[in-house]
Amino acid sequence: MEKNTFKAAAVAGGSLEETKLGVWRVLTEKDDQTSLGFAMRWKKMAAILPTIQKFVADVYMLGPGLLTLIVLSKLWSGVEHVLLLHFANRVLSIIEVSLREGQPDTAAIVNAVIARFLVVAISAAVEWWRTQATPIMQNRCIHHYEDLLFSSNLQADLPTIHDNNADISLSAEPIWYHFTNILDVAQTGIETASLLTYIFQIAISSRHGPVFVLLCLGKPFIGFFARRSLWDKAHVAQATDPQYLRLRALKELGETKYRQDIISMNITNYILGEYERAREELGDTEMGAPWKIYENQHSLGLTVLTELAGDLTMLYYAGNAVFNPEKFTLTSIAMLQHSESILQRTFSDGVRQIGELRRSMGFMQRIYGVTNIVNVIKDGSLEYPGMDQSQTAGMSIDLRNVSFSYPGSTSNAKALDDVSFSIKSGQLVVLVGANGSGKSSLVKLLARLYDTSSGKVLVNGHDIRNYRIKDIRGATASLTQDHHLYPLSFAENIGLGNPNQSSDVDMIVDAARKGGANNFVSKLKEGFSTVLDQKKHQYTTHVKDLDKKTPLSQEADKLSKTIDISGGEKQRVVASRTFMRFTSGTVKLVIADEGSSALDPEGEWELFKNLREARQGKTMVFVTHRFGHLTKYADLILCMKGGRLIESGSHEDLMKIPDGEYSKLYDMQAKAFATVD
Ligand SMILES: Nc1ncnc2c1ncn2[C@@H]1O[C@H](COP(=O)(O)OP(=O)(O)OP(=O)(O)O)[C@@H](O)[C@H]1O
Repeated sequence: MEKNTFKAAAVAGGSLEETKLGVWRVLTEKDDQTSLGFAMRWKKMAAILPTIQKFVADVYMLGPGLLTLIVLSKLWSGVEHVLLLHFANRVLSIIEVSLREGQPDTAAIVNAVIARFLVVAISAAVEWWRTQATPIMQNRCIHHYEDLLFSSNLQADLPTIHDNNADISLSAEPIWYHFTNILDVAQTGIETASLLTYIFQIAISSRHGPVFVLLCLGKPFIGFFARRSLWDKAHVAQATDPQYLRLRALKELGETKYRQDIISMNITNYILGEYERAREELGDTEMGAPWKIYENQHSLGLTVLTELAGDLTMLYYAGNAVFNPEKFTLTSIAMLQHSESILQRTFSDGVRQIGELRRSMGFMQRIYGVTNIVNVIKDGSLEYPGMDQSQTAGMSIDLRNVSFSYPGSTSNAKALDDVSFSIKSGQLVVLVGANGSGKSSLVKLLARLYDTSSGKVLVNGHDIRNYRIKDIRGATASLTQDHHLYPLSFAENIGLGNPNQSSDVDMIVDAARKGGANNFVSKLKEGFSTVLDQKKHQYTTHVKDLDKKTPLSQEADKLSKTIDISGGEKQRVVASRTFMRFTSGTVKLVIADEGSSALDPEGEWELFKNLREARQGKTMVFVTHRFGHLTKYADLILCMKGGRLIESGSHEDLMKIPDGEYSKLYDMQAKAFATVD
């Protein structure tokens, strides 16, 4: 049980406060600006009013008529309760008087009942209109913000995406919920004000005065101050309980991707045993959401006090019944009680909604923050290739004292350390070196996926940062093991190498032939039109209960089939995309970074041959560990170690260096094929 207790302790030099909530460790700032009392909260809320205004204006533009309807319906809901109460009050009062005097005022009763029916009918109609308008507005709203986020996301460069604060993966799905929070707060505000006015008016007219109104507010007020919400503070929650983490990790081993390992290593019983042990160790430690655990931690005394406060008015009625019985009519008691319970509920709703409103405001700020995101990599203005450079078919590259560390890297070592070399236009360069020596980092700088930390990359004599990014990207074709297949058809997967010709079937088939994908793709039932990864858009219900042979279960069976292709086949499609890219006519630099690592020897040989044939003066940079059959074509070999360029030259030059790194790597590969005596 000890693990469940709430403990606050100072950490990080006393500026942070750590709280243990079940399996969670929650960190908050000690003098958290976000939780500094009312004044500060309202000040903060006021500061983001312009964002709310913009948000409301943007949503309004998506459907002025529909939104007006929704807002009016909310306003109506704000006064609906008071109108209903008022007419109910009138009906009851007339009935009471009639009963007392034995003379029913039929006309007055009918009028009051009709008026109340009218309000109920209008409310139902308003509600109906709102349920019709809301899904349309919700859809438009989600689409609008999804489109904005998608476009910002797609335009973000790698360093921006890796910046933890960039929030790039935000989803617009909850946007409508956050928008309606604003309307709900407005509705609840109007409702509370109108209810208070109404209660005040009945209380005064029945000679009870403001004391009664204050008693009505007792419970909501205590509830408001006793309320605990983790959302009121900026916080970081981390699951730190080792048994919980182990339980989650072991559970993850149940995923299909681990199945082959688990079967072949026969470790099912081990995992189950460990799982059980972790579960036992965890005992009753709470694993739910930290905010829920936090919320539930109110004291018994306060809970009882809040509930008792709800009964203060009952005391008032009882006291008056004894000492001032003439003060009440049955109708006034019924109405006061009814209005009071509605008021308490509305007030509690309002308190919860104000808490939610803060989250909603935060969400809006995040949405607009993402749409205003500024890329780390700045665009240049120089055209590439410029008028003076268009004659050269390949890109010339100079690296001058380039050092590079990945943004946010936790390593002390640089990925590249003071690297300088020159590549002439049209040269074929092979980049070699052990794992982690900096080869991939280097080619990423050539494609300007990142900027150097210091030093310069010159392209045709100019700093790469001065060129227009779209020109540099258009001039580069890269084939790396990091490239993926897209959840689109094979034709599009290849065609996107040159988006302008992405529907040219002949070009696509030719590129697939050169990349080595044509053979296996054309054997598929739907050939190049086969779409990858469609399974996630389908689902079945109750089909598993049916006999396996029914047409519906057979159809469902077909749905669950996915296109599974091998690692080598995937690389062939990615390579075909690169060949398609050549058809754009703008490519001047080809980068192949281990893009053939999964290919069979024949496939790799074919790929390199086809790439060399497609070269036509383009500069080519190959990164590979299996460089034996490439180095004889290389104009330049660059050998990296620990982020530094340690050797460069031709194969012959490098082989002559005594104890050289390149000759060592080369000999190791050669020896692997030598016959053992
Ligand atoms: N995205 C990244 N963020 C932080 N560090 C990275 C990142 N990618 C690579 N590194 C680090 O940069 C260094 C150089 O890595 P790089 O991928 O360039 O080596 P490599 O020579 O291509 O290795 P390999 O032969 O294994 O592909 C390594 O220490 C690596 O851990």
